[in-house]
Amino acid sequence: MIHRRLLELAGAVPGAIIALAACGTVISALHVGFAFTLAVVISALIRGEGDVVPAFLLLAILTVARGAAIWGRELLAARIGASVRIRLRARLLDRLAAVPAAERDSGATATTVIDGVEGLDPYYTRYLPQLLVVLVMPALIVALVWAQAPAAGVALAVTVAVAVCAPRVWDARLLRNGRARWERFTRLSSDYVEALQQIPLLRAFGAADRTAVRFVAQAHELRSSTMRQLRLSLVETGLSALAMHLGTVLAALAVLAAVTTGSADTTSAVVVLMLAGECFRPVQDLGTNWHAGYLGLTAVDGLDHLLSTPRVSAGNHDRPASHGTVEVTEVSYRYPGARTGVTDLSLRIDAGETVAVIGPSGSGKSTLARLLERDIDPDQGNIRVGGTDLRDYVPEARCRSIVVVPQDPVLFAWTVRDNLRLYRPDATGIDIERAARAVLVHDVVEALPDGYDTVLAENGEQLSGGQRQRLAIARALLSPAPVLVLDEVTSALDTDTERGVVDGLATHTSGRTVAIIAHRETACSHASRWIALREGRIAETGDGAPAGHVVTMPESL
Ligand SMILES: Nc1ncnc2c1ncn2[C@@H]1O[C@H](COP(=O)(O)OP(=O)(O)OP(=O)(O)O)[C@@H](O)[C@H]1O
Repeated sequence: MIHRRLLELAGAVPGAIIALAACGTVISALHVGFAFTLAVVISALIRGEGDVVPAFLLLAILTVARGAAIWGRELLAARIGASVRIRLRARLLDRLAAVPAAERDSGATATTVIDGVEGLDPYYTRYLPQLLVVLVMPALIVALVWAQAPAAGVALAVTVAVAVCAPRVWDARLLRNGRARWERFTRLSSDYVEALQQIPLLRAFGAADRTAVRFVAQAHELRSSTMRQLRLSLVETGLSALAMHLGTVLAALAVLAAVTTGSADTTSAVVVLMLAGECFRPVQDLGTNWHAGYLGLTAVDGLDHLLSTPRVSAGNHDRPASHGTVEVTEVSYRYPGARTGVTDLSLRIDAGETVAVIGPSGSGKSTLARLLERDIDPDQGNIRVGGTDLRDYVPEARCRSIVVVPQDPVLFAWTVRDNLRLYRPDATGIDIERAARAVLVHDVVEALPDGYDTVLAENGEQLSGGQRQRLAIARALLSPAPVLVLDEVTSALDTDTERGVVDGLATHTSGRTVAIIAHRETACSHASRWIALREGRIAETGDGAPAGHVVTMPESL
C-alpha cells in the first residue's frame, strides 16, 4: 500500500527507495540466475551429458555475488533508515517546541517520536523498495517461463496477480483497525508514564489498585485489537500463500503436460520448476516487509498531528532588549476549544518598576505570564519588551530579554551549579553563590552531599517544593535579562522564608523590571504598583504594594 502522506513525511527519499529497489532487483536476478543454472546442471546430470564443472563454478560465483549484494543492501537500508529517522525526528522535535507546555502529553509524544518513527523505517527501507521489485521481477520470470512452456507462464501470471492483489482487499480495513490500535497503544503509554510518575500519590490515596485494574482493562483491549489485526493479517497471508503454492503446482503440471505431448523437453521442465519458486519469492518478501512496515502506517495520525502544529515564527531581531520596558497592547487570547484566557489586556510597566499582578484563581495571571514567555502568542494585540515585539526576537535574544519563572519550575538532572548557570553559562562561582544567598538557598545547597556539584534527581525530586522554587529564582537572578516575571514563585514557602526571599529579590533586582504574580501580601511587599485581574481583564490598579485584603480577597473588587 502506498500512503501519500507517509511519502511526504519522509521528505527526499525517492532516490534512496529506488536505490534499494535496484539492490533488491539485482538480488532477485541473482536468485533467478542461480535457479536457471541449477536447472541446467540438474538436467545435464539427468541426461548424463556435458561438463558440469563450469556450471558449478558459475553457481559458486552467483552465491558469492548474491551474498555481497544482500550485504550491500542491508548496509544501504541501515544508512537510509537512520537518515529518515533522524530527519523526521528533527522535524518532530522542532514542532514539539511549538506545542504549548500545558498541551504536551509526554507519554503520547514519546510513543510517537520513538515507536512511531521507528516503525516507519521498515516501511521506507523494506516495503516500498520491495514493491518496486515486485513490479519488475515476477513479470520477467513469467516471460522466461513462457518461453519454455506458455501454459506454465499463464498459470504463473494469473497466480502471481492473485497473490499480489488479493491481500489489497483487506488493506483499508487493516489500516483502519491499525489506527485504532495505535490510539489505544498511545493512550496506554501516556497513562502509564503519568501513573509511574505519581506512584507515591496513588499509593497514598489507595488508588494504586484501581489504577492497576484500569491498566489491565486497557492492556486487554490492546491485546484484543492486536489479535484482531493478527487474525486479519493471517487470512491475508494465508490467501497469498495459497495462490503461490497453487501457482507452483499449476506451472509444474502445465510443463509436465508439455513434456508429455513433446512440446517441451526435460531441461525446460526443470527450468520451469526452478523458476516457479523464484517467481513468488519477491511476492513472499513483500508480504513479510508489509508486516514489518505496517506499524509505520498506523502511526501516521500521531506523526501528522505533531507535524501539523504551526511552527513558532521567529523574527530576526538578534539583540536582547537594552531596557526593561514592557508594553502589553490590547492583547486577547483564548485557549483552543475554550472560552477562557485573557481579553483586551493593555498595560505598561516602565523599566526598573516592580509591579504586582494579583487576582482570583482563574483570572488570567498565568496566561499573562505564558504570553510574556511566548509559550503562547496573542490572538490579537502585541507585547513589546524593550521596545521590540516579542515575535520579532530570535529565541536566544528573547530569552536574554525576559525570563519567566513559572509556578512549577523545571530543574534538570544536572549539577546544581549547571542548573543555576542555565541562562548565564559564564556565571562564576561567586555570582552563583551570591544569587543563591539572595534567595536563602545557599545553605540548602551546601547541605547537599556535593554542594553545588551535587547532581540533582529528575526535576530536583530530592528537594522540597520551596527549595526548588528558590533555586529557580536564583537561576533567574543570574540571567542577564532586564525583565523578570515571577509567577507565584514563593507559594511553597512559609511566611518568614517568603519575606526573606522577597527582600533578597528586591535588593538583587534593583534596576530591573519585575512582575510578581502572587496570591499573598508578603510576596508583593516591594511592589510600586499593582494590577488586579478578573475574568481575564484588568479589574483595578493601584499604587504601592496591594493591601492584604485586596490580594487575598480580590473577588470583592
Ligand atoms: N491549557 C488550558 N486550556 C484551556 N483553558 C485553560 C488552560 N489554562 C488555563 N485555562 C483557563 O484560562 C483561565 C485563566 O487561567 P490562568 O491559569 O491564567 O489563571 P490564574 O489567574 O493564573 O489562576 P491561578 O491563580 O489559579 O494560577 C482559567 O479559566 C483557566 O481555566
